Amino acid sequence: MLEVKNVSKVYEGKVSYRALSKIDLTVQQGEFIGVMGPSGSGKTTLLNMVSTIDSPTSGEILIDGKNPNRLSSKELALFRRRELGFIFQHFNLLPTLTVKENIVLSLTLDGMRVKEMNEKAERIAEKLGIAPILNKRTYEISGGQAQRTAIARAIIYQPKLILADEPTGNLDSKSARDVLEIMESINKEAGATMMMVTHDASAASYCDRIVFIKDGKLHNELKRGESKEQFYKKIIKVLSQMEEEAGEPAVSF
Ligand SMILES: Nc1ncnc2c1ncn2[C@@H]1O[C@H](COP(=O)(O)OP(=O)(O)OP(=O)(O)O)[C@@H](O)[C@H]1O
Repeated sequence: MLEVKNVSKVYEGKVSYRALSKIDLTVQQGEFIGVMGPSGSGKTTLLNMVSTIDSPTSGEILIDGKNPNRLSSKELALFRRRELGFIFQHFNLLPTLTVKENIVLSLTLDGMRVKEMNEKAERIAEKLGIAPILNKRTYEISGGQAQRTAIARAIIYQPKLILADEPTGNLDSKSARDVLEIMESINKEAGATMMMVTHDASAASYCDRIVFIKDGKLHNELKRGESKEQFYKKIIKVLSQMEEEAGEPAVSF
C-alpha cells in the first residue's frame, strides 16, 4: 500500500539540515502503523513526505503503486482529496463553517449534490457520535468533538490511507481514548491503512506496528501481536532505552 524507498530529506538553508536519512519502510494494506521517536527526530518530516505536503530530496514514495510527486498539481490536489485522509493535532477545521460544512467541504469542491452530501454527513456523524452538533460552529464544540469532526472530514471519501499527526495531542485522556477507538474501528472495519505520529505510548499501543525514528534514521520496530497492555509496556521500554542513549526525555505522559 505504502512504500518508502531510500528516502532522504535535506532542508536547505544557510545551514542545510539532513532531517531524514535513507528511510525504507513498507506498510501493508489495512495496517495501522505508528511512528515514534524523540523530538526533532524526523517524524513529522516523514509524515509530510508520505502525505505529499513536501517531497523527498532523494528516494521515492509510492502510494498504491503511484508516485504522487509525478502528478501534475491538479492531479495531486485530486489525489489528496480522494485518496488520503488527514487528521492533525490542532484539528485544522475552518472556524467560519459549521461542523457539517467542514465535514463535506471536499465533496462541495467536487460539486456533489447537496442532498447526497447531507446524507453522507449525517451517516458519518451518527457513527462518530456528533450528529447533535452538526449545525454548530467549530468554536462552540469541545476538543474531542472537533477531532471527531476532523475524522469525519478525513473519511468522507473513504480514503485508502489516513495520516494522523499527534491526533490526541490536544485532548484529555477520555476524548483521546474515544478518538483512538474510532480510528481503530475505521482501520479494522473499513480496512483503511493508517499512519500515526505520536509521542504518547498509550496512543501508540492501538497500532499494529511501531517504527521508531532517531536522528532521521529508522532505529527500531515493534509489532503488537499480543494485548494492548503488553504492547504498551514494550513501547515504554524502547522509549526509555532511546532516552537513556540520548540523555534526554523521549516520552511524554
Ligand atoms: N522546514 C524546515 N526547515 C529546516 N529544518 C526543518 C524544517 N522542518 C523541520 N526541520 C528540522 O528537521 C528536524 C526534524 O523535524 P521534525 O518536525 O520532522 O521532527 P519531529 O520528530 O516531528 O519532532 P517533534 O516530535 O518535536 O514534532 C528538526 O531538527 C527540525 O528542526
